[in-house]
Amino acid sequence: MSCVTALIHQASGIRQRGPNRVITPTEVSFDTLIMTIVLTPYWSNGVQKLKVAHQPPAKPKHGLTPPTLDDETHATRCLLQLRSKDKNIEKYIYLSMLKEQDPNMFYRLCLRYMSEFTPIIYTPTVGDACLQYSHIYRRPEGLFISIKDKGNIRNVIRNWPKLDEARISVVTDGSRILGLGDLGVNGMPISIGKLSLYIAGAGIRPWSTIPICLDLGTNNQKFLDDPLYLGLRRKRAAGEEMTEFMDEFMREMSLAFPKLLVQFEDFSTDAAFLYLSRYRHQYPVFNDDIQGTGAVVLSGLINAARLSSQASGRPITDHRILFFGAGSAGVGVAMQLMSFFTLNGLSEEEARRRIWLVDSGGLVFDKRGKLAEHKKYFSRNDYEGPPITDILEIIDYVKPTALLGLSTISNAFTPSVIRLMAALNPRPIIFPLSNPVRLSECSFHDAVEHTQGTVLFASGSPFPEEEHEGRKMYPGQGNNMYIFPGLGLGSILARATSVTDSMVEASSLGLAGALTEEEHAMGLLYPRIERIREISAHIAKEVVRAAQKAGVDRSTELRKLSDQELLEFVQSKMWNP
Ligand SMILES: NC(=O)C1=CN([C@@H]2O[C@H](COP(=O)(O)OP(=O)(O)OC[C@H]3O[C@@H](n4cnc5c(N)ncnc54)[C@H](OP(=O)(O)O)[C@@H]3O)[C@@H](O)[C@H]2O)C=CC1
Ligand SMILES: CC(=O)C(=O)O
Ligand SMILES: [Mg+2]
Repeated sequence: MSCVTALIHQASGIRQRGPNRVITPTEVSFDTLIMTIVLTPYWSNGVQKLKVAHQPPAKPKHGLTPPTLDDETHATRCLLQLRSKDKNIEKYIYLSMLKEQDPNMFYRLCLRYMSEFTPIIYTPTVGDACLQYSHIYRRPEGLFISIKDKGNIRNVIRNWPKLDEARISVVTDGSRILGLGDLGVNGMPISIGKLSLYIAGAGIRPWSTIPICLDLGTNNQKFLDDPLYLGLRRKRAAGEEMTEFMDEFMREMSLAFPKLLVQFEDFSTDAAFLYLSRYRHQYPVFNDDIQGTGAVVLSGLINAARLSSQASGRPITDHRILFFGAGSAGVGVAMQLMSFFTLNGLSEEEARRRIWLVDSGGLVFDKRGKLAEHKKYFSRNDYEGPPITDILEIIDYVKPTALLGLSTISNAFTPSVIRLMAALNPRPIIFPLSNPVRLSECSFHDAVEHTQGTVLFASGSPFPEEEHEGRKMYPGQGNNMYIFPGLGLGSILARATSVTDSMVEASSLGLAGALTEEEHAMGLLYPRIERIREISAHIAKEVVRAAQKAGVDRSTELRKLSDQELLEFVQSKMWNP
């Protein structure tokens, strides 16, 4: 069992008997359950039809379009229409309609203007779309499966129109959407947004994607009280009830879609660790918040450590990493770092000593008292003092070289915090990674200003560039959107039976190594997002190789290809608008 796998099992709090543990789903009586099909392809009132294929409509007959409508001018027209909207949520709605009516145009523009489009279709605007989903909802776009479907999930899933085509599903239960908390069924835009990035970023065929929102209820009282709320009006199912539901869901998904990869997204921390650990050896599945975030942050840290070592001479394995936030993302990143450190020569204990966690109770240490399962492994046993909750005191005690924010606490990295990091390090690494942008632990502007331009910076949501003493400085976007398209594409092409830790690590190292000379010269930590296709192809190739090494690939014919041939094969499989 690899280091990360062992940590995930431990964090989930369930005791595994071995990697191929058989899950026995609890039998559910059909009779006792109310069968509710939340979404069917053809609605009974005949008004709304689910359009899944995203395939281009047949060319309209002569006379049914204006005489001089040509593609290029129309692209400009669409862009101008988009830019004419004042509010980002209006831009989101416009693009959502464009995607439905003219998917080729949507994806063509998306690829061409990636850095303009991602903040709209993804974080931060997708956060607003989720908050307002029940109000801005216009048409079905994905699969809703509710706790009331327990016992009948097979039939709901089989309503999906393109069973044979399905390759990737992003599944959320809406319980922790970005840093916005429990949004219930309003979490659907997250699955939709991530899949749009799969299509744009990795060339997954649009009709091979299934956005899914599991409606297990919500504990968000504001939504429960909202007459327009689209989900079930009940408190969240948890514990055994949820696990029975999840077992049935995963089993039926694998039966209905034999070639499907599942990406778990934005489950609350306990559920995230539990279900990743429970299914990862049984089905091709990964958790984006734990593993995708782990991979993307490791990649940024590798490049940041390389730049900081020019000033400090410190190798990456000597860094001291302070995590502000110890949830699924924080601990996911800590696990990935831990694994990287051990592969690079540190003993397990030495690697663990490089990591400090802070949660809402302050520094996480053994003597503090009862800790959640997922925090125990990284809890410090070498701190004997009283609890420390003040971040400045914690930094003063730990003396970190890198400060990572995954806390959802807006502006937690105050000017004093940033200045202290700069006083401790010639090139402080400061990554405020919480999403959406208004929950970021600090802005790029503050980080540059209070470190006198020495900061090595990456954030979860995008910030504009800054100028410091005549020098242009570029913020990195440490977001799993750099990882999941390539990781997913590689897993699909390899037809991997599971997503191994080595595949996730390959995606991280693939990304770290993808910077061009020009990007190195600009001091970037991540490649420019406009190169996402090129990067995803490179990552996918590395992921296929890792799947082959781990022996989980079913497309064994790809083993014969040289690296160049494999890269060309990956590129040839990418859908182009
Ligand atoms: N950039 C990226 O690619 C990604 C970013 N994220 C972002 O990371 C954030 C966290 O996600 P996730 O880990 O799943 O969420 P969780 O809610 O599981 O974790 C939040 C963590 O922050 C801690 N925290 C809360 N308040 C404070 C405080 N005042 N001081 C210190 N710590 C505090 C919590 O403590 P406690 O445990 O005590 O409750 C918890 O450990 C979200 O904003 C999410 O959008 C997530 C995935 C990817
Ligand atoms: C980026 C992401 O997955 C999150 O913020 O949850
Ligand atoms: Mg997420």
